[in-house]
Amino acid sequence: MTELFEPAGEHDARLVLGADGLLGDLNRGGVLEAPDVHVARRLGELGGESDERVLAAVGLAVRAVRHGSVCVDLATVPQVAPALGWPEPAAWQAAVAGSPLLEAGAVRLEHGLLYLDRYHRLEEQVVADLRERAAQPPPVVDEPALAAAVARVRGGHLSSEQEEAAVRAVRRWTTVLTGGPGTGKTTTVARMLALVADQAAGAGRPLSIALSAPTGKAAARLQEAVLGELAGLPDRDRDQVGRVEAMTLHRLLGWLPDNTTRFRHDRGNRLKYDLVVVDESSMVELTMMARLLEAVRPQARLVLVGDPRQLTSVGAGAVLSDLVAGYDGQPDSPVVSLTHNYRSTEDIKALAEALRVGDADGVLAALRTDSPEVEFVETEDAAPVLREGLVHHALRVRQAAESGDARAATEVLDEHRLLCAHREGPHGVRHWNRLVEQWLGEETGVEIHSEWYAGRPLLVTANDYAVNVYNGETGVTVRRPDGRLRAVIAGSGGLLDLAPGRLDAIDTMHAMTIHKSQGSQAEEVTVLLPAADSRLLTRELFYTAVTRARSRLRVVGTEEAVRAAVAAQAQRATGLRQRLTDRRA
Ligand SMILES: Nc1ncnc2c1ncn2[C@@H]1O[C@H](COP(=O)(O)OP(=O)(O)OP(=O)(O)O)[C@@H](O)[C@H]1O
Repeated sequence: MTELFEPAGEHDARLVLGADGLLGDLNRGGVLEAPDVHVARRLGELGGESDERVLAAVGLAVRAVRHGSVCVDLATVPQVAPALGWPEPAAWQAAVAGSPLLEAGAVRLEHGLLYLDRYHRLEEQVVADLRERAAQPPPVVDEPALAAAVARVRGGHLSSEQEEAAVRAVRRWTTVLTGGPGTGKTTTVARMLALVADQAAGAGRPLSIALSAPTGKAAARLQEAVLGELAGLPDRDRDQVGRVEAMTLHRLLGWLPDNTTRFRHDRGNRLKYDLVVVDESSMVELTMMARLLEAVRPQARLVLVGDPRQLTSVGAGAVLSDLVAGYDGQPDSPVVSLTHNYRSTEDIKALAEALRVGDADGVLAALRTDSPEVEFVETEDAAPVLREGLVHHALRVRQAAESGDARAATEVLDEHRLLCAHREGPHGVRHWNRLVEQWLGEETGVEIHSEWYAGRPLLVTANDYAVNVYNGETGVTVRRPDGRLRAVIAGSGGLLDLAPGRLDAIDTMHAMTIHKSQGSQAEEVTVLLPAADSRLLTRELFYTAVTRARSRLRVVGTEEAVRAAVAAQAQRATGLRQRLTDRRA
């Protein structure tokens, strides 16, 4: 797996003219890009540092953030390009440790990890805020009332681990609720709300609740799922919970114009809510988690929900998995885990479990079991194998769309998803979208020339508050009886019927990336594995793809690619886990 770039000639924009010394070598060697070099040079000038080894280390810290890490581990970073001439490790560490840049506070060195100051401060703040929340006296609990409320909301439908998790949120200011798809996280969150609301009602205080998630689609889905669960609870509990508002984290914290890292709500202007639930927390990057933690009132409950084994945030940090690992074994850990999957079939569960523990032979065995649920198509040439199934599905969507039946079209669309790791290349979404459209043309005798056609599956790629559609939502282009085409998006409030021209950020979705599929499931999923040397291919990516399937999963690729995926864990350098573990000492 490589994270290097191959300079495309001497005018490649990633190359810096005149970059010399180690910075220049790492730049030409495809490790450091132009912005990394520029920031390192600039900091060097400002801080009076000219040692090329230190400047290279700073450049690597900038690069680390671009790659999702919070800091750079100087001991292991030479592994990205072992052939280049790296400084001798001990002397390198010493040069960095003695740099005036450390004294000036521009960078920080801790446990051999070099940070840009901003990221060091964010990590420290996250731990300090979590610690402060935990150090307060716990919430006052009316035990008899709690026992009575648990009995009411259990409703024959709450396992003991779910019950324990729900009760934990009553007793603590902070709860981290983890579990894979279908483990009952929503079921549990709804009961948490009811139990906390009951305590508040007993004390004569109404409870204000915010449901939130990193994306609009995830927030809307959370609200819908929680309201669905609440509807099954006794009237009293449902009424006590009252109104719940769902919104993106950005909206919760309050956008500020022209500022992407600061929000209206912060330590000096806390959120009004008594209970804040954040779903899909694995997608929350370090900066956002820091802003959230400072904005939630110390005496408001915070519940972070997510699956730490899924893909991490696009931005730097791996906060949820760091919290789970860092608190592991600590007596006051806020982490509660749900382990039983109520939704997937046994064979998909077995595969997900083998992936979780990193057992490549087990993963291959699970893929090759004779099962109606899991199929492994071992080939490098997927097109001939997949053509029939993909065309059949696309034709069924098209048929419903041509007949104007929007509901049927969106339902048929959700029966199957083709997931790719990449956007570009022969295993990428763009290629497969084109391929399916070409096959459709051949099959129907009507070539697809225009962007909009009946049966075109749609993926919304950005939030659009004006028309109420959100990043990640899906839909179908449908023909109305008068012949006009309409874009029908399956939003949280039902189907939205829009003129195609009103949608700016929209993609065709005969195939979608695994990244975009996070937080959604389909009955049947086909995962197209990339080549074994793909730098995107990691265990987390494969796990995320596999767990999107409710009842049937087909994996297309080679044994080599499967083994490469299991072996490659998306390692992000962060110090958060260590910081949390250090507390134990
Ligand atoms: N204790 C239980 N007994 C039986 N069925 C359950 C139990 N808990 C949850 N379920 C069912 O399992 C399914 C998944 O539950 P839920 O939606 O709460 O899980 P989740 O973890 O939020 O899933 P996801 O995040 O994948 O949507 C639902 O159909 C739910 O009714």
